[in-house]
Amino acid sequence: MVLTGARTAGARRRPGKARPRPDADKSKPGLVARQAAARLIAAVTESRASLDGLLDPAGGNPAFTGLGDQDRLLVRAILLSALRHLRVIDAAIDALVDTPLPEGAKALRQVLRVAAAQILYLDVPDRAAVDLAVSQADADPRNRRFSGLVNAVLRRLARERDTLLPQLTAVTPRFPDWFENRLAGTYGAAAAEIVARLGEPPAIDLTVKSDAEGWARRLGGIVLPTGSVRLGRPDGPVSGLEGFEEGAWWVQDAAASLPAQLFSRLEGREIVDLCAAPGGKTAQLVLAGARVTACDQSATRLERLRGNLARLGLDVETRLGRAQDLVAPEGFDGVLLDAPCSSTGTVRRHPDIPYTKTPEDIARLAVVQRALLDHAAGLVRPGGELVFSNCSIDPEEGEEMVAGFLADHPGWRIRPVDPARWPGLEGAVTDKGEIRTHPAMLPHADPRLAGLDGFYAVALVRH
Ligand SMILES: C[S@@+](CC[C@H](N)C(=O)[O-])C[C@H]1O[C@@H](n2cnc3c(N)ncnc32)[C@H](O)[C@@H]1O
Repeated sequence: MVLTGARTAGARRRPGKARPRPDADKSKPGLVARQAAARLIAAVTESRASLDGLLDPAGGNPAFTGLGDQDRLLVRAILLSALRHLRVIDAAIDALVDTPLPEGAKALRQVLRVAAAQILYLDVPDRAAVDLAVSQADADPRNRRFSGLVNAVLRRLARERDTLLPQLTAVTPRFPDWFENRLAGTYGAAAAEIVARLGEPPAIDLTVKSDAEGWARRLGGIVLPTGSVRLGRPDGPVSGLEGFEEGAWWVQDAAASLPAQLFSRLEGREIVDLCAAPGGKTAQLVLAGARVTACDQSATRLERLRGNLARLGLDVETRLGRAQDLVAPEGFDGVLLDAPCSSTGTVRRHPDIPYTKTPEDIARLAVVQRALLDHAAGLVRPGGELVFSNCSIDPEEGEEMVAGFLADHPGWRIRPVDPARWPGLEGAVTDKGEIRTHPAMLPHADPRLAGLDGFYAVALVRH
């Protein structure tokens, strides 16, 4: 296919149209939301800001927190689509301009990305997406001279979408090269499917207090081998679903429910959850009858944990502070260390991660995890157990880090998981008996019901 496109120079303004006054455009419905989306994509891709932080209702970016509810939903949808498909979107933009966009025209690229995400992936009328992008360009002195180009490129994108999109999707890598190369190096032949699944939005999994079959029937879901109830992708917030108010269940990816299940016994035991917030695993431990101390270094996140446990009607003692500062001369029967990590296993719901994290971050976090694991081992009573986990898909933060720990602590060993424990997830148990999940696991005929977060978990005991 030959792609000829709009020019970066020349196609500046639509003939016969007076340049709109920037102020007049500010009041155009939907414009402020698109401007916010462009600013936030810039924050992710140019400043490596995390999407979770930017969209945090309490301390997030004012461009987002200042919006009304409807606009927030729209901006979130634009950002998730734009980041899930950023390389295809950029390839489409680049294919439709005759001359490459100027290197410094970053603000222009963000305007085009926001509109292209709507045209290619969202249920927004093409005309609205194009018109708002032109207004957005006109309202920004850096982009005003390119408003004709914006108009021409986006109209053409809308016209040629049905041929262009499949062609570009087939030949364009999904994620940044560093991320895909690491997955290929680790997972070999399975990497292509993992990449494909990581690019799709995940199902919503619930951990239920009891009666998984009953809740699956009531909510229209399926029961997974982990005991979780999987709902596909329900419309609207989960807080509107039956059982939320009464605290019958909580949202937790099926993979995230595995670490707490690795303790051999919880009833009546004293367990410390060292990196506990927002409390999904704490809730499992309490529900199983353990006396749990939940620690976290973040006051706001610990407050969220308290709120979550209160909704569930579960009792927990909380302690604000760094795990490595926790001193407990008498020790605990069990320690859960769900350590801070690169979160690369959660790209399905956090598509910013491949753009905000680097291989250096992974190496740095592995060092942090090792220090936390060394300290956690000292908190375990003789005969007790230590579960280490995180939501990284990278062995440097999992298998390799734990191998280093075991080499330096000859008194410790892995208590292997029985591969038959979760039928359908046999492939998630490594040769050494650790848990390693990734999004190509738990396939399902309906892709909305398939997959798992990438997770690592291991149960460690003293000889
Ligand atoms: C992956 S999240 C934990 C998720 C949690 N276990 C759950 O299941 O809901 C990691 C948590 O560790 C906390 N954290 C990070 N470094 C820490 C440290 N050195 N000491 C204590 N908490 C820490 C973060 O504030 C964050 O809440």
